Amino acid sequence: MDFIDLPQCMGANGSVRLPGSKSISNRVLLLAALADGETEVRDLLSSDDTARMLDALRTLGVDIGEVESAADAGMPADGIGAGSAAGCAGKLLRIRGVGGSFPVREADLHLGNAGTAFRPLTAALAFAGGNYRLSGTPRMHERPIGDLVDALRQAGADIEYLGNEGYPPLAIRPAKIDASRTISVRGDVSSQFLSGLLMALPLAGGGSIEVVGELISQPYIDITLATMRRFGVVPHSEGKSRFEVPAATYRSPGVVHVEGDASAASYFLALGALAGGTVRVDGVGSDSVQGDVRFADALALMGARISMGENWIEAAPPAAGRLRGITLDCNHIPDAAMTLAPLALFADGPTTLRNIGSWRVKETDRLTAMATELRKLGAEVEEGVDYLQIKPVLPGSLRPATIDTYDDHRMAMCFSLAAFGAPLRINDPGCVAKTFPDYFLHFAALTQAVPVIDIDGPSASGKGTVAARVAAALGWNYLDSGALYRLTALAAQRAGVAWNDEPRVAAVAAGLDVVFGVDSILLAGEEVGEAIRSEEISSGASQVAALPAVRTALLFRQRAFRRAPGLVADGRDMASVVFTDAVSKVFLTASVEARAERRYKQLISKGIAAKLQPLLQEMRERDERDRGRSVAPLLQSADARLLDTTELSIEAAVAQVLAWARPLLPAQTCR
Ligand SMILES: Nc1ncnc2c1ncn2[C@@H]1O[C@H](COP(=O)(O)OP(=O)(O)O)[C@@H](O)[C@H]1O
Ligand SMILES: Nc1ccn([C@H]2C[C@H](O)[C@@H](COP(=O)(O)OP(=O)(O)O)O2)c(=O)n1
Repeated sequence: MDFIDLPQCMGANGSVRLPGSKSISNRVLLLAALADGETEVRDLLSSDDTARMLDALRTLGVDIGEVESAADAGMPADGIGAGSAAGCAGKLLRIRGVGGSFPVREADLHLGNAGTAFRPLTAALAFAGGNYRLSGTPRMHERPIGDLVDALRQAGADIEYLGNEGYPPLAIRPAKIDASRTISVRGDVSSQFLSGLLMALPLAGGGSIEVVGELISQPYIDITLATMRRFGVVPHSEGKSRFEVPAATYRSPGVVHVEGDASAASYFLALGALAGGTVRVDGVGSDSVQGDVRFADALALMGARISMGENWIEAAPPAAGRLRGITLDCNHIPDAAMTLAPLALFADGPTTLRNIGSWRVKETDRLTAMATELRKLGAEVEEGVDYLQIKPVLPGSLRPATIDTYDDHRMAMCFSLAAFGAPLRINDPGCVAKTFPDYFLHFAALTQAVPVIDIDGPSASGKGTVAARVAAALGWNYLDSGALYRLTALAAQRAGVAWNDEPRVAAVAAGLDVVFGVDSILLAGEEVGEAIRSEEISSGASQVAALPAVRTALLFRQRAFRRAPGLVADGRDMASVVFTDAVSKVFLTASVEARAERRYKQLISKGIAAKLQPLLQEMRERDERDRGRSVAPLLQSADARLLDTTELSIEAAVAQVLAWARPLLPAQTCR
């Protein structure tokens, strides 16, 4: 399983240019493909969802060419929505429209998990006069489409379910539309059904649509209507319950700009509200056609400071105190509302997100997924049929956790915000490619991670002593990573597992039940601070540390120590593997004779019997093993500074480490 480890974050600042809106991108692609004339589409989102739509349109015989990047083209153009003028440097395509009907009359279309491709294509192909099969991922086959198929069948469509009744995959056969009938469509499951019908009807001879039940996600209908208008077709609507769609052929407007993705903006605005500085998004603003820009109102309700121009939005934290917990009907911002859930962890009271039943039929059952993963962090969450209530956590009490993302891009992006409370591991972060392939790069660029000082070096060079004192001087946390290898060796011994049995030792490492106290280490509830320091366990630790699976199993456990305001970490591979982005890296060493003598004195002072010569011999062997192993060998990193303590006192070594680090530390982390 791929993963990304996010350090705990302390601040956020800066600006980001948003990728093109997914909803607008796929609507524009479909209408440009169906229109008369050639359309140049600028700033199109490059993502899995748009790739699925493009593949399908090409399969249907549409001629689509990729041109140079939009940033280089430099031509003025009208846009759909406010982001147009900003020109987010996205993809530029030239689409030769088919003038009403697709030339390919027989095709198998694989649409992945892209609802924004599946639903409108089902509607557009229902009266296209061909034989088509539409399928997707297993999850797509669990997402209901019965209401759309029912509506299309009322108008005369011939559509068959190839799997379960009411769900993809589908077979579509040639059919003539009965334009005299009013088509009824449910509005309360997915607005994409209505959007699909609206876009398909002009080409099928026009008609009337009646919406049954409350129309959810209305703003997405506004995007559909705006896109249709841009391509020359203007449906007439009475409120949001009845639409008259004329018979017409779409006409290319020449050039179309896709505005930035307002749902993607929500993560960055939440960053600003939580931990700014100020965070600015470019590409959406007050002129946007996307309903999710109203996420900014929800942030304002929580006390964040919001400013907005036609084409940009900025968010900063409340002038004083924490964000406020809120109760909100989220019908108007179904996608962006997800972002409020992790944010609610950091509010001053409970937050209730209402009217979010549609979350259950998205990329995953987002209501259950969100509740399950928030609970892993230690949050108290109440999951209702169509609401979530999230209680805030006390500052510093969020638990580091491994978050599953359910092949849902928004789960991955939402949970990045929880890194403000604790270090996190996010599984399958690549799922963000659905709408925002570079998300985590932007996240890292905008956020400030809790700083780390790495101290690596051989046994008895003084790492532990120096690291603990540096941590105390700064008021930071301290990680003795060697203790985790020692604990693994001890726990394996107690479980009767041989130190060279890699899979079983790795399982022991993954399941270590350990609690680090100020002056204590509890393994399965028993104090083992002394036991892990014995020479036998030292030797065992060095053996288990050479096993790659054990190192992998202990990686996130070590990273979970990176908590505010900072961390001093000692070990062998802090600089090269565990905390490669440390603000300061030190390689501490001393001659092997000096180190053996220190260890000898240390043991004697604790009343443990020891002999110098065997200790020296054992230390040489251990150095050799630690240096010679294939994974994370004991080496000075190229970017680490060497500190030889053979002739240095402990105090002088501590002073030197602090003198190197202090100028590099963020001001608020120093004392
Ligand atoms: N610069 C130093 N000079 C003399 N003794 C030292 C120095 N640094 C550490 N020691 C002593 O050496 C022993 C081993 O140090 P420790 O911090 O446990 O090393 P490590 O963590 O590198 O194995 C301790 O008793 C410690 O007090
Ligand atoms: N980050 C680390 C820390 C320790 N190890 C190995 C190296 C040693 O053989 C054992 C025990 O480490 P520890 O730092 O406690 O040992 P010393 O006190 O330096 O003798 O674990 C490692 O491989 N990687």
